[in-house]
Amino acid sequence: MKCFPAISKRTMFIYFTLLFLLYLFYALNTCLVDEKKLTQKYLFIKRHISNYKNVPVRFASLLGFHFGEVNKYRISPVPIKRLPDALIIGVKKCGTRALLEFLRLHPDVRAAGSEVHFFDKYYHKGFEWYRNKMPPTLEGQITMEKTPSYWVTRSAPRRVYAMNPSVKLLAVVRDPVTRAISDYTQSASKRPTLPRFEDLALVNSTVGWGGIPSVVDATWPPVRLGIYARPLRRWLRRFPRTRLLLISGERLVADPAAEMARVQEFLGLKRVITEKHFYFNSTKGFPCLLKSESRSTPHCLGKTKGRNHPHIDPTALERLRDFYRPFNERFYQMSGINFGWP
Ligand SMILES: Nc1ncnc2c1ncn2[C@@H]1O[C@H](COP(=O)(O)OS(=O)(=O)O)[C@@H](OP(=O)(O)O)[C@H]1O
Repeated sequence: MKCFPAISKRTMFIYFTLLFLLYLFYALNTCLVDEKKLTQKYLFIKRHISNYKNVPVRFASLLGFHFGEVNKYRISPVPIKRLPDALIIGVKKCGTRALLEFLRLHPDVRAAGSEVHFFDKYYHKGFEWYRNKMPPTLEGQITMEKTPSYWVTRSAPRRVYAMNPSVKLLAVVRDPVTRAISDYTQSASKRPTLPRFEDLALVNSTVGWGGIPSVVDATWPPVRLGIYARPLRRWLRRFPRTRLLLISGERLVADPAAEMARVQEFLGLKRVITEKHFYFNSTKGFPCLLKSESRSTPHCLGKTKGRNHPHIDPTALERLRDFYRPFNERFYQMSGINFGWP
């Protein structure tokens, strides 16, 4: 006597195989979405297979199956906090805030508002702490943060790699002489008694032409930070060149839409940020935003961005340019980009 006269043995076999496969994917998914099991290794595996593991679950949900907890994280449009997919790692005073604020115009980018300083100051707090600092994102959105000091933190490349070797890195660079003046201007705004820039950037040993010392103090942090080749070498020891996008700080001011097109392409984003988002504010002397996520009226970055720089003696500027020239050349060679700094 036949128990299931309408179903052939072959169909039964297919049904059982499908059910078994479904069970297998469900078990895998349940295990992978347990956010409490957050370890470095776990995160690494999760990130690599997350693109594929949802396929059967999505397919099953289309057929009317529901997976409770699994759906909570992966299928329902509930945003969750994730570790960053991309980082703005530097360079201090090169336009990192402008880059982040411009990127925020993109609906597929969510970024931590303030600098998190995880890979330099708070690494001991662990990845769970770091993840909690991130804004919630939907699947497919990019989580970001910017902390310019990562660029020069020796342990940062190793630590970032441990979080995610596929992370995308962005660094804004700018003429190191202007960068040094910008750095000094920031310090002087907090300490009005600070000596003149020329007196700090140049060592008083040999007085050269025009009464200006001829030796640049390469140990003074505002000068030292402009030697971009050294940190770049450290980052490239861990990450392939294709994972690091170098952005010109000058072009970010002169043509923000063009530079943002490069950034969006690098991050695999649709080109949403265009000329339409910017206008040039001649009072400020910088590009500003017509509207943003938080404000619907035209606005510029805050008062601490785009400060007036003090007048610097032209001879001192010439000394600094001579000092940086070989380092810049080295940086152009290593990066494969000629930034054209004077
Ligand atoms: N759109 C726009 N508006 C204002 N400022 C702009 C912009 N684009 C680039 N910049 C330049 O960014 C410089 C500050 O760099 P950072 O944001 O990297 O500074 S920080 O390291 O986060 O303190 C800042 O330096 P200063 O001019 O010395 O203030 C600017 O030159």
